Amino acid sequence: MRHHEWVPIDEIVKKAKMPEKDVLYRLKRLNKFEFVVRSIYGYAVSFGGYDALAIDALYKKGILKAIGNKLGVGKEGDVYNVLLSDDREAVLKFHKHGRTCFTRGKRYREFVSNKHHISWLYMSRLTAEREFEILNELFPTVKVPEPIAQNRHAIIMGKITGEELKVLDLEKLMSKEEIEELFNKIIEEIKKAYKIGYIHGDLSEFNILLDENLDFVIIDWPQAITKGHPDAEFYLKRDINNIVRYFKKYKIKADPDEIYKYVVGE
Ligand SMILES: Nc1ncnc2c1ncn2[C@@H]1O[C@H](COP(=O)(O)OP(=O)(O)OP(=O)(O)O)[C@@H](O)[C@H]1O
Ligand SMILES: [Mg+2]
Ligand SMILES: [Mg+2]
Repeated sequence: MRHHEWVPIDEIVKKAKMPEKDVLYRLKRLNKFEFVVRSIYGYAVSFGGYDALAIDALYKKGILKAIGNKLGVGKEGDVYNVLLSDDREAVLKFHKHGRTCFTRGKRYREFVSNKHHISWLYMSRLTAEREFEILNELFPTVKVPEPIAQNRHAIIMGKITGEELKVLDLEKLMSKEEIEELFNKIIEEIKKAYKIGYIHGDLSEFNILLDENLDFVIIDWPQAITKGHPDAEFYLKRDINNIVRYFKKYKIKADPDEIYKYVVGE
């Protein structure tokens, strides 16, 4: 996977240790289910096939019991409701890096800069590993989903029953004082994450979920950068600006420069 996107048929036959006609029969069926794709160079695993491999591995490890409906399709991944072996509900996020947004790729260079010829599947695995690692470092100090498991391009994390700030009308849910308190608490989480060493990098009302107790969780961390990154100031300021802009419509006044100083201060 790491070295080829397309695997020549004779190489598959060698690896499979099966007669060529059996291998061809199986490949044809996998192709029918769209688990592999075919070209003149050979076969490659498709995203669907990679999804199946990750689900199979998580099931065999005794973590996953069932997969439910799709929660949302993000720009970079699909999110599903799942049931864990201990009957807990959770969510599974498949990273689908490179499906759309190419410009975002730049930020991943921090951790892939010295690797060449990276396939999209491999890139998706790297971003899943990255998000899982960051969640492990932040949880439970920062309000982020609980990291549960990771395999290939998939991560399983705690489920937040709630909605994105984007789709809510806060004035219908809470008082002006409570809205102000929510704003302050979000800034505190930005500061805590920064103290641990991370800047979210894509923070906005789309990536903050509010639950039924009006508590919140910050999701979607794969693009987070470390505070030592050369563009750290730019991304931190942008995250802060997005939050200030969102709360402005609820008449919360705040100076982004003051908040920036507060976040990076001791
Ligand atoms: N832990 C979670 N609990 C509940 N819902 C979640 C969770 N994680 C993600 N979701 C839902 O799935 C959507 C997509 O998740 P996320 O933002 O992490 O992925 P993304 O593909 O990077 O999306 P984006 O296009 O915003 O970058 C979220 O907006 C949210 O509605
Ligand atoms: Mg998101
Ligand atoms: Mg995202």
